[in-house]
Amino acid sequence: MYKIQTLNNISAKGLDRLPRDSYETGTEISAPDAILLRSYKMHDMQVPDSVLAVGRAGAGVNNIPVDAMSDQGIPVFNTPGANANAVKELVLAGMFLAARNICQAWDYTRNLDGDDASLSKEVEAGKKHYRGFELPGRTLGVIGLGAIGVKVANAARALGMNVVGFDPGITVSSAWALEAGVRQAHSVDELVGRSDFITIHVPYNEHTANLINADRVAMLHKGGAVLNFSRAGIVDDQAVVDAIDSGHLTAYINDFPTNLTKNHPKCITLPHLGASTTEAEDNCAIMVADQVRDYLENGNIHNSVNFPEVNMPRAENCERMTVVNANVPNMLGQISTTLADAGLNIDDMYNKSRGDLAYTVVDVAGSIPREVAEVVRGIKGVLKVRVLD
Ligand SMILES: NC(=O)c1ccc[n+]([C@@H]2O[C@H](COP(=O)([O-])OP(=O)(O)OC[C@H]3O[C@@H](n4cnc5c(N)ncnc54)[C@H](O)[C@@H]3O)[C@@H](O)[C@H]2O)c1
Ligand SMILES: O=C(O)CC[C@@H](O)C(=O)O
Repeated sequence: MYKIQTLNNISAKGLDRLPRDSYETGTEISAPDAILLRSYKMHDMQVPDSVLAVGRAGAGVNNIPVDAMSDQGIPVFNTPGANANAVKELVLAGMFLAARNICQAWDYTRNLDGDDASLSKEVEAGKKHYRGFELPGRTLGVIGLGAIGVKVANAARALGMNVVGFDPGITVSSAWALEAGVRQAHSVDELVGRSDFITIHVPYNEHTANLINADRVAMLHKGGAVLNFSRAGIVDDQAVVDAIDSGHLTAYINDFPTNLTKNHPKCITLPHLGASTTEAEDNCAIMVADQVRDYLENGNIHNSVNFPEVNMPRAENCERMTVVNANVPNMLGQISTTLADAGLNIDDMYNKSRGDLAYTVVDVAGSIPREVAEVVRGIKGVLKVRVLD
């Protein structure tokens, strides 16, 4: 029986992928084999020794101590692209809300008093305060052209906007997916200097903290707006609010309210809502459950942020040994020598490294005596050994 601890609500569609006769799931599971979570902050958590895998139902992993997990030989999985459409739709909504002053105008009508005839009069008199602007011809700068950024860029092109993008690490598949009219910027400074709106779709890390600071805010076109649906800390909120208060920018739309922004009349803040659609929650949960299950049952690795991609079909009449070890010379030699010394025949084998870690999957004819696994576990540099029948 595999035991899975959930640290956040995970969609039932995902948990249903874990058969009840071989998986127990719950919030209060002791000695879990795997952890599933969304935005729960794991940094201060004591991760039980029993944990073999961590699955993030979502994209960002800044709430997970990934380096510490790597040191313990634990893969961290995420679900690239599974919530990208949900975020794209909210970014588009944010642009419309800002461009048409929808939040302020709605507040205005909700506060009107009187009979319908007087309301109608006040509406016609008051609407001039909420005149907006249209999006075609305006320029949107998209920082980060991954799963979300590409969708936002293409949708903005379909709305008639000029789009300029910046992503020094763009993948070939993202580049192929981008609409031809999206223009390339060669730096964040260049992108910001060409934009009316900017939207940020990068992970939060030491390189992206404070990416949009006061200097960059000042480079945006006058009357522009900032959208942040990535993470708090990527944008300097104070700098954006100062630019709004000075009349340089018109709006700040973000998913990460603070006391500075939540009641500001020109900040539209949402409660980290980007991925909160039924579709996105189901997609993320299904994807992460499938990935964690394949790792627990077969040792395969798909969409890990710290381990190599590994997909080895199970050989017939074999048991499988998986080994996580330091990426140093002669580990593979020691593992295969240990198996040979025990008279075991390797049917299939795969070894791949990523950074400081290496991962080996060995299918051995017959069964693997547990004492042989113990010998492998004792090899210097080995972090985890499992035998899967
Ligand atoms: N608000 C929400 O609910 C919500 C939902 C999903 C994702 N997110 C956030 O959005 C981020 C992006 O998600 P995604 O699915 O598009 O991820 P992704 O990995 O598909 O794309 C991220 C892109 O950012 C690029 N990048 C990294 N550093 C950069 C930098 N300094 N400058 C420019 N580009 C850079 C990468 O090369 C990559 O192409 C996540 O890491 C997460 O923090 C928020
Ligand atoms: O789980 C969520 O609601 C948010 C997920 C989002 O921030 C992500 O990084 O995928």
